[in-house]
This record gives sequence, C-alpha cells and structure tokens, in this order.
Amino acid sequence: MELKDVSKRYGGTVALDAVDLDVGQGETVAVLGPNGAGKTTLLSIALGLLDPGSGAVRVFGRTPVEALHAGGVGVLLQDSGLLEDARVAELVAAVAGMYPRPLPVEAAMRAAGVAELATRRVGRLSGGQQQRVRFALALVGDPKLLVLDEPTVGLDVESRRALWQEVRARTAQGSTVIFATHYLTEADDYADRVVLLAGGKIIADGPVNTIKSLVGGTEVRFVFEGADASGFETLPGVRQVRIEGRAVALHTGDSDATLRALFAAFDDVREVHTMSTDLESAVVSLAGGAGR
Ligand SMILES: Nc1ncnc2c1ncn2[C@@H]1O[C@H](COP(=O)(O)OP(=O)(O)OP(=O)(O)O)[C@@H](O)[C@H]1O
Repeated sequence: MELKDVSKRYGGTVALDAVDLDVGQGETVAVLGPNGAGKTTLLSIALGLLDPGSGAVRVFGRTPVEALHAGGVGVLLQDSGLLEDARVAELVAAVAGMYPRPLPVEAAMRAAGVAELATRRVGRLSGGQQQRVRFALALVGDPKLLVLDEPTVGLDVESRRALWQEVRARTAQGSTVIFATHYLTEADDYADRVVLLAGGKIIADGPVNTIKSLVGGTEVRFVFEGADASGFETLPGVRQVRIEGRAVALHTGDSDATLRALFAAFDDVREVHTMSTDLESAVVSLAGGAGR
C-alpha cells in the first residue's frame, strides 16, 4: 500500500498533511496518535472510502476501490453499522458473497470467536460481540491486506487475545495488517512498525525500538502523596512531567541526578522505580513535541 503526498482537509481543519507512507507485503503496522491525529482519515483514504483532497494512493498497484473490489482487502472500521435484523451467520454469508474467494462462513465465524452466536440477531448482541462480528466480516474474504481501526475496543481480555492470535496467524501466512490503536501495548506486542501521526503529519515511522530510542532517557515513576506537586519540572535532567492522580512519571536524561534532587526536595514520595522509556512515554513525548 502506498500513499504519496496525501492531504485531506475538512473546511479549515487539516486532517492529513502531505503524508507519504509505503507499507510492504507482510508488514504489521500500528498507526498511533492522539485523538484527531488523522488515523481514521488515513485508513479511510487507503480503503477508498474517502477521497484524498490531493496526492495518490495505490493498494496492490491499483486504486483502493479496485483493490477492494478484487477482494484483496478486509476492513474493520470504528462503529461501522451492522444489519441489526440479520442473524450473524446470514450477515457473514452475505459479506462472503461479495468476495471472489471467501473463507467458509463457519471458518470465519470460528476465527473471530462468533461461531456460537451464529443464529443470534446482530442487533441483540453486546458491543463486544458485535465487534467480533465486524472482525468476522473483515476476515471472511480471506484478504491479503487487513485494515483494522481500533479493533479491540470493547473486547474483553480473552477476546482481545484471540483477535491478536488470529491476526498473527494471518501475518504468518504473509498477509499485511495495518491497525490503529490507542492501546500502546498492542503496538508494542504485535506491530513490526509504528507510524505515529500528530496533527495530520507522520512525525515518526519505524520499528517500535527505533521509536523508543528517538526519545531515549529513563522514566522515574513514583507515588506522590504531598499536597503540592509543582516543581518536578525543575529537577535536574527532567524533560517532561506526567501526573495522573497520585502517580507521577518524570522523563529524564539523567536519572541519578533527578532521583537525588527528588528525595532532597520532596517528602511524601513513595514506591519509586525507574525504567527505560516505554512506547507510551515515547508517543506522549513525540506527539506532545509536535505541538498539539
Ligand atoms: N467528517 C468530518 N468532518 C469534519 N472534520 C472531520 C471529519 N472527520 C474527521 N474530521 C477531523 O479531521 C481530524 C482527523 O480526524 P480522524 O478521525 O482521522 O482522527 P483519529 O486520529 O482517527 O482520531 P481518534 O483517535 O479520536 O479516532 C480531526 O480534527 C477531526 O475533527
């Protein structure tokens, strides 16, 4: 899949800004970025569901719509509507009928964990069950490219694990997978490559470890029980401060100096631990630096 210099505006909002992206066969790519970064816009343009304002898109060397019609692409989009009155097996069979070489309906339902729901009406399923039905619809065409927009939203732990197991099975057979997620552990665990969007631009693109190393440094995390949490940003080495309730994370280029000064300046600091920068810190730091 190839996007060249793709831009998209909605009135005064620039949803995508001169995006270049080349995804090779067999890659698993996570698209990350804060709300409104342009992830859904990017995936929708790659699928031909949305026209780019400018630029060129090719999927398997064709236009996205041609690739979709040729049956090469499976899609799971956020909150896409489902035919509520249909029974699960009927819906999966109807979508299978649109593809030239679909999987057996039963196999697609099993792969997505909805075989036991086959005779249930879609509209009466829970949110997580409906999401699994969407996954079955993405799989049933036996596509070489899977495009998944926040695929595990609403899924319980076991269903998430099962979904990723199925995705892995497909990539092992050479399929390409592009997924958007806010669960950074999913990107860390399942993607070969991370594309980080902020404000419609790609601000980082590479293997997970490369993205982490762009930020580098160490996280010092602790619980702060004091009354006044101001001043952490002035400690030596500190580049960024995140505070969530009583949990504080300092991103620092010199953890020894930060820790010494932290203990000297603040009482009520407990449960201190340090770790090398994880993907979450890297994404927060890079996306924040892009001037959200
Ligand atoms: N139909 C639309 N009309 C107007 N503006 C839109 C439309 N769709 C998206 N936008 C704007 O384009 C930008 C990118 O939106 P997009 O949905 O691609 O972001 P996202 O990264 O998928 O966000 P989220 O993480 O919240 O799903 C946002 O500023 C959004 O408000």
